[in-house]
Amino acid sequence: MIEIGGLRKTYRSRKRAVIAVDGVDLSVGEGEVYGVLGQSGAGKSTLLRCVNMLERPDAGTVSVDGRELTKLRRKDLRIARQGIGMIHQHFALLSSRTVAGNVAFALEVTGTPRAERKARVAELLDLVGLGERADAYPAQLSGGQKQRVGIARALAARPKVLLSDEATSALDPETTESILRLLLDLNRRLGLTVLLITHEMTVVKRICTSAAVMRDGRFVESGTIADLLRRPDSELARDLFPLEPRVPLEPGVSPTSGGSPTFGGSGGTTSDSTTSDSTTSHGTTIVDITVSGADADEPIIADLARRFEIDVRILGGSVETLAATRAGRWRLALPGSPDANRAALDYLRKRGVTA
Ligand SMILES: Nc1ncnc2c1ncn2[C@@H]1O[C@H](COP(=O)(O)OP(=O)(O)OP(=O)(O)O)[C@@H](O)[C@H]1O
Repeated sequence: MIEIGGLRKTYRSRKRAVIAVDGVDLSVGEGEVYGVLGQSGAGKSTLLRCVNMLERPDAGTVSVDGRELTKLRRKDLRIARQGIGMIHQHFALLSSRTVAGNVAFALEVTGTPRAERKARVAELLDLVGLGERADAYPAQLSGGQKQRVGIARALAARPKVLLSDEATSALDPETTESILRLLLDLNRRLGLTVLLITHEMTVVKRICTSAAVMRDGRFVESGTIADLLRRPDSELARDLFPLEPRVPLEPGVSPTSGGSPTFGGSGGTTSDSTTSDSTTSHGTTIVDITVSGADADEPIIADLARRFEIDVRILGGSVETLAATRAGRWRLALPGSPDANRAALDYLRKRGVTA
């Protein structure tokens, strides 16, 4: 639904040039909720604004719903933009218009006849749960209600794509949750494709099926949440499921490290030979396992303990419900060296808890 290739955008002033987006490739499938996560200044807003051409990229291509926007003339671009809704951190509502008037504005712009406008506004306000507040002014609304108006307005022209620019950043956690639930609901009911930018991990956790981490204008990692959870070096997986940094458990026992994300210890088969080598034959093998989907609710650890008759200790971890999947991540301690645990480690790998 959204295809971006080699996107670059540099802001130039007389004194200096800032490369805001530095060669981004991105593919968002129909019906996906894709989150771009990054700190302030990473280039997220610029990227998002290039998707609907509010910002003209210097290089690269942007296609939405099969149309290459980068090639369109102004008039065609205006029409193509109607297929792309956008919501904003500070809502961007017209203070002099009522809730209904704000939503109607989007329909006036597209030339929708008055009678049709009225019916559509009512339908949209019902959709976002604001049917009762049609005559209120933005100043009389809570932040969450304002964002609902923003969402209704963004959906007025029945877009297939919704761009969300930090839509929950100005909201408290409870309101954030209700807006995220609404977005997920709209995504499922309308088949809406959502591309959002955020600096909040909660947003990714709650509603994204795929995500990218952006830094200094580039994507440093990207993929489906399920794939990212399986990658050894995924920052996102680490942040979604924080596990304490590894420390030796007891004198003379060093945990193994490195390997795959789902299998941090990976039983001495890791590239981190220093720590692997230092695991004594009487030591302990530390493994991080990550499971997603139906496996997250399977008694994998109990099964491991029974099957190999080992006293598995759980050093940390959790199970979480993410938007697209259930996922669990645990750090386990198995008595004995990685070599002594080879069969158990192979078993875990075969069960797909490793990449
Ligand atoms: N109109 C502009 N003119 C000049 N520089 C800009 C402009 N807009 C953004 N930048 C610069 O481009 C870089 C990326 O900014 P951008 O707003 O895209 O990042 P961001 O990740 O969205 O950050 P934030 O969350 O703070 O908005 C920053 O260094 C910023 O200062």
